[in-house]
Amino acid sequence: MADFRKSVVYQIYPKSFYDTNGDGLGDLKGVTEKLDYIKELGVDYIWMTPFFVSPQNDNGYDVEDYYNIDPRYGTMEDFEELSREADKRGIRLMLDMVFNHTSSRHEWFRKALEGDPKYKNYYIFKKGKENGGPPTNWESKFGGNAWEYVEKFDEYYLHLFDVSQPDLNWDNEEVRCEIQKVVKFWMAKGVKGFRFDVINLISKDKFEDDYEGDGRRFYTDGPNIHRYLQELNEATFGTDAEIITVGEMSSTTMENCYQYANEDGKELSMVFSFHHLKVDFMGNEKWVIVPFDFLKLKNILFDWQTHMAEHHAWNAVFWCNHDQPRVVSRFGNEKKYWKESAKMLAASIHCLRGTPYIYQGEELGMTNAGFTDISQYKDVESLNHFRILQEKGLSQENAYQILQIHSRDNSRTPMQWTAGENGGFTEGKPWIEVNKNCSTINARAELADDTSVFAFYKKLVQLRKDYDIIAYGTFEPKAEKNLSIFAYKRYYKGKELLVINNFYGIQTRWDAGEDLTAYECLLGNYDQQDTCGTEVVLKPYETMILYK
Ligand SMILES: O=P(O)(O)OC[C@H]1O[C@H](O[C@H]2O[C@H](CO)[C@@H](O)[C@H](O)[C@H]2O)[C@H](O)[C@@H](O)[C@@H]1O
Repeated sequence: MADFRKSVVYQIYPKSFYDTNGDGLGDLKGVTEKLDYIKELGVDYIWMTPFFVSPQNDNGYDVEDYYNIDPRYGTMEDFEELSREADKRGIRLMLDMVFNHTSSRHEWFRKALEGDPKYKNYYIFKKGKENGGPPTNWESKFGGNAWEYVEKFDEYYLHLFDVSQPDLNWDNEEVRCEIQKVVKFWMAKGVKGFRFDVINLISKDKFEDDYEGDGRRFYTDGPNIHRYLQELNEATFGTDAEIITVGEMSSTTMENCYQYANEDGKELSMVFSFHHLKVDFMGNEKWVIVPFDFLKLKNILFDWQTHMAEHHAWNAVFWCNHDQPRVVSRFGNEKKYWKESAKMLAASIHCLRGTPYIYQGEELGMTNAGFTDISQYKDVESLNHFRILQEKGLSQENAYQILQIHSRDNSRTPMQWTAGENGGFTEGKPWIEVNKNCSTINARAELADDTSVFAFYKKLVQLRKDYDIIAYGTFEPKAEKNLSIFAYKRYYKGKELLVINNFYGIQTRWDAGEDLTAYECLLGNYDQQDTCGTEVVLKPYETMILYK
């Protein structure tokens, strides 16, 4: 049986990973070519973001055909080769399944628009209000109202994301059967992992105006969500103990996650929750500039660690993905303490209780894009909000400042393989610009340097294999009120792990309240640790993993 607690997952955004045919887009062959690099890091699974046929309005999260590979990424043979080659290296593939919505170009939606009642019932069509306005005031996650009018029917369809991503009607049993067919198809191809996109949004029943928020409280963790997940589990992946699953839980509650990711195995292996990544938002409002709230970040992570464990549920632990800014730019220091802070952030998350996810380039300490012109941005969400912010009265300069911090394109710039042209990503024109700092931050340089960020990630991945306490230990928060230290302990079979991190560029002192000389340091980001009795002096962005 796959032990996901001992595993580390590496996320690949194929479009930005490695291009083998010079068209400026990464492809499946590119992933195959770079498998040895991934193997070198030591990870167990590769999560591939969607590469199915898609118009790419949302970079593949708008699926037109769940059974075929988008020709831009390659062919089914390329996928099979990737699968074989990964298998030879002991790496398993996790596919990204987008089932809350399809593309508007999906055959089902085309038929729905033609008026076929069977397929209309695959989606959520509703009459407008008496005044002709949309059925509810819900906002799309990408900006604007979440309903699109179809004149022919004098009805609206729901799209929680882009207008080209109509929401599926999971209350229709036929839809649920179609979804099961898709999962079984990829299981038959030997896929051993699934990530389910915004899966907690699939059960909607109350279509009411929201006067307190953007509507999410009416469609998040809906009334039938657990039933639908259990049904999917029983009919598909639950029949294969080798398969691991992770649900992306948008704006979820911890109480629901106890059930989604319970060790009873009835639903999913683990969940992504995002509350710790909203500590630089204002409430739910992302498109603002506020410094990140360290105490809030710590409290949220500690809360999830403690309560998920109490309820026998499992977390996915992560800082980065294709929707998030680069963590070293966000919670670290991308200039003076770039290397120290990248390593500190890595250690602080990898030793928590949960399965760690590394997003491509994170292991190199890649930074935010640094774009200064709207023509450099590609993401539908960024482009929409750049317009909306200015419509709200913000200056163009302010709108740029916000995008530079929050745009999803920050994480989508191509992998930096070398210091050469286009960072070695493509011989053509990259679909999105390569970060200029590829001259210094790149895989070739880091592989040759045993003090690199890459070398540090590799050691962290190995530590999980060598020390069961990291995978199985219980969790205890430390220094909860301290304004710069993020520390915690883990316990397992008489052993103890103490992880101490300084989240700031200023030296700080901490009394651990126990004798630190009894510990050995398994890993740190400075040559020497300054401990004396119960006290430790932490250098800027210092991390240390202590064990006894
Ligand atoms: O911010 P939350 O409400 O907690 O939601 C979490 C993320 O949800 C969305 O991401 C995923 O779905 C999108 C539509 O398929 C897709 O564009 C994205 O790439 C997926 O990961 C949302 O777009 C993210 O910004 C949220 O972080």
